[in-house]
Parts: sequence; C-alpha cells; structure tokens
Amino acid sequence: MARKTPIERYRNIGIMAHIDAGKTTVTERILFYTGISHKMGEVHEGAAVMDWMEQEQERGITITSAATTTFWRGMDQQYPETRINIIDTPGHVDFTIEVERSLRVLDGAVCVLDANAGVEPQTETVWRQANRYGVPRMIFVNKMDKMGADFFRCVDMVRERLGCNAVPVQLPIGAEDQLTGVVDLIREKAIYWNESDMGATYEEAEIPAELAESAASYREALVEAAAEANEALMDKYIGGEALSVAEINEGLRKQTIANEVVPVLCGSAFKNKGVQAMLDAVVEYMPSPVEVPAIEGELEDGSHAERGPSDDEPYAALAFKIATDPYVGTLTFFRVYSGVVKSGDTVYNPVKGKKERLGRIVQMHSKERKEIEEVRAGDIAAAIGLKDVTTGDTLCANDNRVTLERMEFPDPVISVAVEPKTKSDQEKMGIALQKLAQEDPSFQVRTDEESGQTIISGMGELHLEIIVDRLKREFKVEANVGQPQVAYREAIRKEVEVEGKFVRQSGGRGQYGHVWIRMRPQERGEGYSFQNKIVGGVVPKEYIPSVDKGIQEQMENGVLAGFPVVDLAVELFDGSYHDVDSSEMAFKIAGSMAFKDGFMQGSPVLLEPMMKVEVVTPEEFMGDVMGDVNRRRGTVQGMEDGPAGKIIRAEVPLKEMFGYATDLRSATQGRAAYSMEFEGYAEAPSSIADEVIKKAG
Ligand SMILES: Nc1nc2c(ncn2[C@@H]2O[C@H](COP(=O)(O)OP(=O)(O)OP(=O)(O)O)[C@@H](O)[C@H]2O)c(=O)[nH]1
Repeated sequence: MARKTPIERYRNIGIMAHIDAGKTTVTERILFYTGISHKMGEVHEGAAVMDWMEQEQERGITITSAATTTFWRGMDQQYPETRINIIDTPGHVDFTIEVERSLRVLDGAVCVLDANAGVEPQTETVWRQANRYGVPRMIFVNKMDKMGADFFRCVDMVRERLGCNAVPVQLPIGAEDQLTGVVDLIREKAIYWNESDMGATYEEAEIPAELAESAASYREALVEAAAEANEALMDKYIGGEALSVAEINEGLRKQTIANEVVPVLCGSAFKNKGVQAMLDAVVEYMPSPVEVPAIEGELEDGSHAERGPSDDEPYAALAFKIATDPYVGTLTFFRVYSGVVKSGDTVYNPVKGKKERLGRIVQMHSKERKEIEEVRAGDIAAAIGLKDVTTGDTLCANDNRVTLERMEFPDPVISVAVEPKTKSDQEKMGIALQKLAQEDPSFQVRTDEESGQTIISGMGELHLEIIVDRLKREFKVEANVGQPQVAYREAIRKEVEVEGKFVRQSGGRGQYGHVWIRMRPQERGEGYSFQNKIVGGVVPKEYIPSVDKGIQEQMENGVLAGFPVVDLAVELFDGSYHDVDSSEMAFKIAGSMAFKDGFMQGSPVLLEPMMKVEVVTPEEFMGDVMGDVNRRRGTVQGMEDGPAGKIIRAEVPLKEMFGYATDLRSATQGRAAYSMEFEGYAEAPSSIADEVIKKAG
C-alpha cells in the first residue's frame, strides 16, 4: 500500500496553554472546521469532543493528552491535503509530566494565550519545557473578544517574559465586543468570518483605514524578520525590493523552525474568529517530520544510532501514552519515527526485552477511532491490546532493534495511603493500581512494610485525587484515602570515615566482613556515587560490589525516618577479610552497618521538597496572599505587575501547600490563581524534622 499523505505534508503539533486559555475550545474548533467534528459542544456543557474522560468534563480541565488526526487544505483550499496530528497537552501543573511526554513526540506547538491575561504562570512553565526540547512554536492570542483583551500587550509580555522573538503576522480588527476580524499582514487583507455559519465561511476586504499605518509598520518588521532567513532574501530586502508573499512565508518558516522567530496570530475560538487562519499558519510555519532532527537511539551492542523520517528505514516508534479504555482495554499511543508497520506484525520492545504483536491499530479522532492497516514514518496512532508497554518504551522492528532516547520522569513528591473499603475492593485495587502505574510513570505504588498499607505517590494533590477518582469510576474500587504525606529525603552534611565490621563465629563456618568507608555529602541533585579505593586486595575484588549493594539498600530505606538517602559519595578505602568465613553476604552487611553509623555521625538532616509558587491576585488581596505565603514558611522572591493583577513569586515547602487551592479561593473570593512546580529539596527546619522523625518512630 502506498503512502496516502507525503511525509512533508504532516504536521505533528501540540496545543499548549495555561489552564482556561481556551485550548480545548481551540482544538474543538479545529476539529469542527476541518470537517471532522460537526458538534460544537461548549466545554462547560460537557459535550466537548476532546474531553473524553468524565472527570475532565466535570472539572472542565483536560487531563489526558489524546492524539487526534485531521486534514486541512487551507482556508482557500490553497494547499495539497495536509495531515495534522494534534497532541493535546494538559495545562494543569500537576500534569507537567503529560506535557513533557507530548513534547517529546510532537514537532511543533501552538501556544494559546488568553488575550486578557497574557502570559500566565503555566504558560511560562510549558514554554520552558518546550525550550528544553527545542520545539518550534507559534502563538495564538485567543479570547480577543473578552473584556480587557489586548493583543499588543500580549506580544510585549511574550517578548519580555518568554524571551522570544515574537513576530505578529496578524493584527486584530477591534477588540472585546468590537472584535470583527483580523488583518493578514502578509497578504495585506482584512478577514471577516461570517457569523451565520459559525465562522465556517469568511469575506476578505481591504485593511480598514484606521489600521493601515500600524499594519504597514508591523508588516515591515515581519518582512525584516523573514529576510534574515537567508542571504538571497536579505540582499533583496536591503536592496529595497519587495519580497513576495511566498518569499516571506518561506523566510518565516525557516526562522520559525530554527527557533529564531515565533509568529503571533490572534482571534477568538469562542466567537469563531481566526481558527482557520491559525491552521493555515500551522501548515506554513510548523515543521514536517523531515524538518526536525532525526531521533537518536542505541543499538543492542551499545553503539549510537539514528532513525531518520523515512519509510525505508527500519521501523522504530516511541510509546508516549498508555490509556485504559473501558471498551477495548489498553490503548498504547505511539509515534512512528521511521519505517512502516502493519497490523498483525510483531514488533520488539527492547526496554522490556519482549516481542509484542500489533493486533489492531487505530487512529484517534478524540473519542472515535478508525481502524487502520498500517502506520508509517511520521504517523501517530494507537495500538490496542499490547501487553507490557510502559510510557517511554520503544517499539521497533524485531530484526533491527534499537532503543530510542528514553524519557526521564521525576520522582514523586507526595504520597497517600489508600485502603480498600471492602474485601472485594482489595483484590480489584491491586490490579487497578498496577494498570494506572503503567499508564503514568510519575505515579508509583508500594506497600509499606511496617503497616502493610498501600501507598500511592505522585506529583501533587490533584494528581493523586484524580487517580483515586479513576479507581472509583473506571475500576469500581471504593477506597479510603489518608492524609497526604510529603516525600522527604535524608542526607548528611559533613564528611566522615567509619568502620563496619560483621563477624560471627559460632562453630562451623562463620561470617567475616570488614570495611572502612569515607562518606561525603554531594551537591543537591548529584545523587549517589561509589568509588573503590582498595589497594593490595585487603578487600577482595569479588566482595566490593556487595559493599556497594549493602549501602544502596540501606540508603533506600533511610536512617532517620525511613526516607531515601540522597546526594552521597562513598569511598571504600580499607578493610580486611577471612579466607574461610568471608562471603558476599558478610560484606554486604558490613557495608550497610558502616553506612548507618556514618550517616548518624555525618550531621544528618531531613530534606523537604520545595515548590516554586506563582500567585496572580487582584491588588486588594496582595497583602493577604503575601502574609499567607509567610505563614506557610514561604519566601517571597519577587513581585511584579501583570494584566490580571499582581504576580507574586515565592518558594514554599510542599508540606505547607496542602489545601492551598481552597484557602486561596476563599481568601480572594476566587479571584486569584496560582501555579506550582517542584523546585528541589532543601533542609527542613529542625522543628519539622523532629516531628517527622518522631512520627516515623
Ligand atoms: N470569551 C472567550 N471565551 C473563551 C474563548 N475560548 C475559550 N473560552 C472560554 O474559556 C473557558 C476555558 O476554555 P477551555 O477551552 O476549557 O480552556 P482550556 O485551556 O482547554 O482549559 P483546561 O483544559 O482547563 O486547561 C471556557 O469557558 C470557554 O468557553 C474565547 O475565544 N473567548
């Protein structure tokens, strides 16, 4: 079977935004205008097509990142058919992990702003994440119909706060309830969408006289930005020659893909203005899979490999999302980087070391899926019924194995105990939690050895709330949930040298392990290292890994209060052995004994997770918000004016942030908003540490 859409005509894009900027509405309008969706359910009436999980509809926020395929030929049918795969990225901070994994598989992103609020805290977070992945971006200033909408202020904020070269390619015609259309600066036309058919059709006209001057100056700026793409264009521009529409677009495309320019468009998804023009810009400026660097990986012998975007290369894909669907079971979303695979083929998962059969492959259109027979380089699709695939795993040709770059997931910072309500819940709960953990690598499940309780851990309160909610709805498991607990860490603050000696002589063969180790604190985040400094074989080589293992096992279990020990460098520099009695076990125990002693001598400390918190509040509540931050042991690090009020940036211990959403809402009559992000670990004050240690008993 031949390829239907040439790979050059693929656009794999994400839509990212702060909560409520209108991402869901924009996506929905895209599906509507591209002719796939004919229902225009409003988000808060619960009929939105993208919001396919019940909780999302209730909460009005998008939690899962579903991938949807659609086709676009341009507002004026000016393009060959372009296949647009939209990867929805959630806006809530507790799901940044979802954003990360979508960023991993998309080639470009549209960042949606609220024209009144401009750049919001979460916009900055996702923007930074996209910087890390070098994703080319464009901006859609949405909600131009809203009170206080200000396109130019948004552009300024983008330049200042996101630090990028924002280049408007449109101007709004009017604003707030006077918004009538947009000026296309490149083609020098005004576009007005017809209201009678929900903006499905439009009229073009001359640029309104009152905008002519500013349109000319913004056009000049964008032409200059486009000309910087190459010498030929630059020469022409400097020589005073006019660049054609095609040349401007070519220049902007090149600069956008090189991350030198961020085109800015505007409109109102809600009022059906500007969405189709934004899709045209996706076609014009966002890269196809062949315009981004080839993905890197590793072959089985450890050597480096690349997989280019071509059907002729060996098949390689990355699983970026696992979802459990009540009707078909497990859906594994994957992005194909190279090659072709057909349903029924066997693929290999090098991370698990297992073969998997791709029984059925489906392409998603939000809730609906279409069964397809094959997928090719550049495609995004989902496989039904794969058995053992976790987010981030590679799926590749069985006879040409490669492991693509793995995604990194942070350790969870918060946990709660969950207790099944009945005996029958107990059995179901174990299976359900395992399933959920497979879907979401930032979520972990374990059993507390002492209490026998099931402990679930994740990235924030809301993250765990949703897991518990899903347990109930999807798996019909009723559970009681304990108080959220902070995931502390333990560390030492000073260097020590300690001895560990494990000797047993009780007739027959005894035990003999004896070591001297040096323990040094490391910088935060540096982790653990083990160095062998033994000379002259005083500890035989075969026992050295056991010492390391003994230390690491003990580190996992902690010393002060049962939390993992971090940021520690260990050197094994002396010891002794016994010809008969020494064993791996004896050295392992000696290692762990030395570590425990050394830890207590090394001025141990409890570390607590610190969160970067940003609150946007009307000025009248600023005093209250700051006072509250202080009461939560937070430090205010900066303050500035934003369009939606004062912006307060602070660092606050996670422990003190429990219930913040509710408290902030009641303190500000619901008019403040906040976002928070894990910042790192810091020493907990002794009063807190004592309390935690006492509780761990
Ligand atoms: N005035 C106006 N309101 C809009 C526009 N687009 C979206 N909205 C409204 O803004 C609210 C949030 O829109 P959503 O589409 O749910 O926003 P979102 O970014 O997907 O939100 P999350 O999924 O929570 O991140 C809804 O009430 C929409 O009706 C717009 O262009 N103008």
